[in-house]
Amino acid sequence: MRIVDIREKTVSIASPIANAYIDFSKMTCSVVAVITDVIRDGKPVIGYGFNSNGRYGQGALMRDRFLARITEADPDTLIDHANNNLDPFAIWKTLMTNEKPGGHGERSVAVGTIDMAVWDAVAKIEGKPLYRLLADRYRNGVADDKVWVYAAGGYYYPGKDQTKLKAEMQSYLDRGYDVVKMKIGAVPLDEDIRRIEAVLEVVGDGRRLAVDANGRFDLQTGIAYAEAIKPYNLFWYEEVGDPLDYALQAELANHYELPMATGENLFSHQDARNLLRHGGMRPDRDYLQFDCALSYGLVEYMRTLKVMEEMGWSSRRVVPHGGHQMSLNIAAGLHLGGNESYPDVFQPFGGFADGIQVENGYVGLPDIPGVGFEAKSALYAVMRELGES
Ligand SMILES: O=C([O-])CC(=O)C(=O)O
Ligand SMILES: [Mg+2]
Repeated sequence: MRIVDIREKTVSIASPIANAYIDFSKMTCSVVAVITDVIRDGKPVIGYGFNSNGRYGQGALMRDRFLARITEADPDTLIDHANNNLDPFAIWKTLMTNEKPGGHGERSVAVGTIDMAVWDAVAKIEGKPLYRLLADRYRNGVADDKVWVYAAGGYYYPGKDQTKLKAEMQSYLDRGYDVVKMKIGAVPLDEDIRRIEAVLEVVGDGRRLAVDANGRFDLQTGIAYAEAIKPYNLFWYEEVGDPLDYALQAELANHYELPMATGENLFSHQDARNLLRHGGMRPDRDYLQFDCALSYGLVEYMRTLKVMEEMGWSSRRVVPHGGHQMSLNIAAGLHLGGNESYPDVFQPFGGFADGIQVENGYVGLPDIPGVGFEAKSALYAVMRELGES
């Protein structure tokens, strides 16, 4: 059993939307295909992966160094002999050969994307949905059969007024979501408050609305927003300041008792540990949003979950960023608290399997081997073009 080829391509996920920090007018995403010599249903098993939105495609790093480390390795060193499968941990170690610690940059995105494809292949070789494989191997066979998801959107874009914002949020409720998220921080506070109040007219209760500042605020602005939104009792107040400014995050906790969320831009278990050590995050109410596809993949995610456990955090406090099926599998298989969902943006990468409806804020997973990409036809079309050409 061996990996015979790894392919990557960069695809555009450009759109006119913007958050408080970036617009997505030039956003790209890497797609990876790990082609094996294992035959299932008469065809070679191919694992697929892609990187989460917000970081650009990582083809250059993959081509320059990561892919060759796998294709040039002795195939036997990449095998999990006990399970007669590929070994994602050995593959990860090989990918990270001659990489210094720290300064994670965006190599974590390149590795996370390849790692997703490896796990997809592993689950396909084992003939199980990935969440089932994860539960069987790491959670005594107990998987969640549905995952809580919230609808992320509420972006800024040209010509978007409150009527359109409200219609967008109403459409998420109509599609079965219970909690929605909107962007803040790209316009003055009073204007954001009017936007928030408009959305509250649709969702009814602040507990059904999360807001995301995308790391835009300094401490003073973060506190000003905290004071202003407190009366609405929102679901969470996300990524207020710079993702690596743990002191800012810790100080905010002195001004805002309600739930906060952060972590989507922390790309390693060491960075996650620093947040938990120094960021004043509260395990009884706050949320962590680490995204495996940006942060060295599931092999590293397991280390992050271990750090959390050691520091007194339940895995249920993690609701990953990214709205992709990989995190949905991790959520169901490793008992996270839920997952983000992008019902409309970042297509075809956002959203889950075709034909599986969100009901009362929960979504099920398709019962097919792997991550489930084959059950999302628009996404699978992009992947197939790479893997089967
Ligand atoms: O707008 C983005 O970069 C995405 C984001 O923060 C989120 O989904 O929480
Ligand atoms: Mg965010």
